[in-house]
Amino acid sequence: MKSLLLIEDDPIMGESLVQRFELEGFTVQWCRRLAEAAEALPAGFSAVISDVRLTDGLATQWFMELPTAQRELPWFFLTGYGSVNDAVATVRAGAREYLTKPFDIERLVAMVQEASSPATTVPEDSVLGISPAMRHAEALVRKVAKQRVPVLLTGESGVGKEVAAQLIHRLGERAGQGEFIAVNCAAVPETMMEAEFFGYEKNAFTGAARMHRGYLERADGGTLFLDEVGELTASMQAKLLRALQERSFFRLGSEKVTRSDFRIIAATNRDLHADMAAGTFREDLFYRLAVIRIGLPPLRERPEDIRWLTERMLQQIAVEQGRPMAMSEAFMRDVMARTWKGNARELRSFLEEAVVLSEAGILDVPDAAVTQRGASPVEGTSGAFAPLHAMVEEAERRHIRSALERTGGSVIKTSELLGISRKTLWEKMKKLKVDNEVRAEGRGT
Ligand SMILES: Nc1ncnc2c1ncn2[C@@H]1O[C@H](COP(=O)(O)OP(=O)(O)OP(=O)(O)O)[C@@H](O)[C@H]1O
Repeated sequence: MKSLLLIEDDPIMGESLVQRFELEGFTVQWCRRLAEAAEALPAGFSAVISDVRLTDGLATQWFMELPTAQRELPWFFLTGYGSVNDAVATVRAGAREYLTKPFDIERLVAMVQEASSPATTVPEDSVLGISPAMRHAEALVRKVAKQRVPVLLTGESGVGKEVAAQLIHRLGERAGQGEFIAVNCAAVPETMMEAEFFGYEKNAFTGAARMHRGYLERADGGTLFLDEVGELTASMQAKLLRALQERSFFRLGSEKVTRSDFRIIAATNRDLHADMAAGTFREDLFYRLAVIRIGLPPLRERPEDIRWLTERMLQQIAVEQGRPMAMSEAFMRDVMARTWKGNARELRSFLEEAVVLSEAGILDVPDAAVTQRGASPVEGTSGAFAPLHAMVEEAERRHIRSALERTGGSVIKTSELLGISRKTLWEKMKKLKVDNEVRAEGRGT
């Protein structure tokens, strides 16, 4: 969704620009004063249109004092008092355009549209990626979603196989009926595989205190996603094959057959052909699972996806954390210059980390640099990770700050809220450089 920040104190001009840009598919936030705009800016916008003379100051002057990240957004200035000098200076400082009133609205719309759209025209509903390889994979996913055929997704760890499986589930006719049950076959202990897959009756074995429905049963009416399917034991492969053929199985300790009707999607980062040749993966199970095979290439083979994925993930992270986030073009350039050996997963955790460490709601290069502190020199710039202690300290700092806010700056109440002694709280505040701002205002105890 494209978003526009409009800074304009003239009600007629403001109203008409809001209406026009909403018609163009923008969500528009309209501020009448610079002070209001300063509060709104960190939320992140695709573009900014600003009048120059506002009741509380000159927008061009204010703009030049903004942090680089905020100046890197496409800014368009409108003024009735056009001065060439002003225009040149503002554009030099990073503004996109400077228009003198009366201006051609169609030209403004075209420029703002162009500036706030990604370089490539991306289908609005892309989920997996915009590179040719991912578009092809996504087209296939959308095609097979409507049919009940089993799908095998292949690709390196972290490329987005589970995201693709969820998309198939969502688009399939069964969506909304049954659940999406994801099983990481590598994470189920061998001794518990049967019990976890098929479920068990109370007292079926020592420790079976109550009846338990297994994965296959819980997927009834929905989708069973078997991740790392190559890690199933030989015995489990045989039992799963039977259950898939008969669409039924027995809970452990039961003689009553249980029926379950689910769609099966499997995923692997292994070469199952090699496993079959080595005799560790059953061919009959392979052909049952891999009626349709969809391969997802690693991120290094589709650099076109990095910008798109970064924007998408940042939006998702902002929603999850309830924190509006924006990023500067410099930050994006930094992200795009890295090689993501761990694929989309590594990119996602890098962004999560950068968001946690960012103070201002904007990811700028210094934030990224913080995350590089722990990077192993051997790893180079790829996949930089902050050391754990830095993350823990940051989390502690934030938590203490919010507890102080909640208690109005009372150290006693804050220490109680946090379940630590006053002394510990003081020591931590000192070490973590947490100022008791609320207390400093004289409200604390
Ligand atoms: N197209 C995408 N859009 C948004 N996030 C994505 C996308 N693809 C992958 N991710 C994110 O990257 C991470 C890894 O994705 P996913 O779990 O789907 O990978 P995978 O191939 O199943 O990995 P593994 O083989 O290790 O299980 C997840 O956090 C996921 O949300």
